[in-house]
Amino acid sequence: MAVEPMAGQPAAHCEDLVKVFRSATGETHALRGIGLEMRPGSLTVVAGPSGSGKSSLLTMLAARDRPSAGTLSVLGRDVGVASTRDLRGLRRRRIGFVPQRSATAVFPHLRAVDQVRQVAAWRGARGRARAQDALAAVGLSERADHLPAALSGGEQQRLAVAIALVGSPELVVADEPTAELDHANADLVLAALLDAAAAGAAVVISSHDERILHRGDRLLRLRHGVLSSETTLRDTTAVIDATGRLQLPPDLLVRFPSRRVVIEDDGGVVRLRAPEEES
Ligand SMILES: Nc1ncnc2c1ncn2[C@@H]1O[C@H](COP(=O)(O)OP(=O)(O)OP(=O)(O)O)[C@@H](O)[C@H]1O
Repeated sequence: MAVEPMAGQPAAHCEDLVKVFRSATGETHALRGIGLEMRPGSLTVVAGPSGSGKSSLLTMLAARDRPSAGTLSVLGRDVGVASTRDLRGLRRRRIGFVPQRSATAVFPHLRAVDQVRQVAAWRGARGRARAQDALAAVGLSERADHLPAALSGGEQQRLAVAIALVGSPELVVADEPTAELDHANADLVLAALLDAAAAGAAVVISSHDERILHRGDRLLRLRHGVLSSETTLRDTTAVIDATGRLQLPPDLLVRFPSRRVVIEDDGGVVRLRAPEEES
């Protein structure tokens, strides 16, 4: 099911965003003035060295922490001033979040399928079939009836991704969601995140994985708490996953309303056209 974000509105937006952590030993300026927009229907990758502020930024974009200064708006709420209760409701129903320590996102006492179902219900999407689909998308069908303690670290990470994506939340924030995965499973998780973006969600992930950095719509690089570069990507490239599925950017996808494609191979250039178009 495609999500229906607020027309024309960014899912998240910040200006001069600052995060300062204070402790007995002093202050850490994790973010020093970030300005960006998260648009529905796109996947943004945030990269940067360890300690550059990726987790701090993603945690705030997921409305799980408040800015020290600057403005942050998430799904129409001003995160600096919104009530705790309001933000909790937003997080539960409209934001999918995979924390860096993904094991903390799973409920230890519920079988995989039951916890995906529970989160789906919070988002107004009921039914075992939907939970099974979410698990299948990350290759966990065979583990549906297991408790988290019986899952490997990588399987728990994929379960956390299934929980984040089920019920089509408008905003999906995933902090290094492929960190514990081999190439095949990382591709599966990335394909699921790209599918969510193609269905209309605003998706942001952080990654250190060179294979993943260039596979979103946009790559943001952080350095010492500031954005050091922003590269727009998928406007000229599309992604082919390990099974041969081609992921078109949303603006091209609309040109294939029947979701069927004629492939013309003239030996040099491969062309794709909708079957209803003249060759
Ligand atoms: N809760 C906290 N209390 C104090 N300092 C913190 C806290 N969280 C993060 N920091 C500090 O803020 C800075 C940015 O940390 P952050 O976790 O955002 O970086 P990161 O780019 O995600 O790093 P990594 O790639 O290692 O996960 C670091 O110097 C870190 O030590």
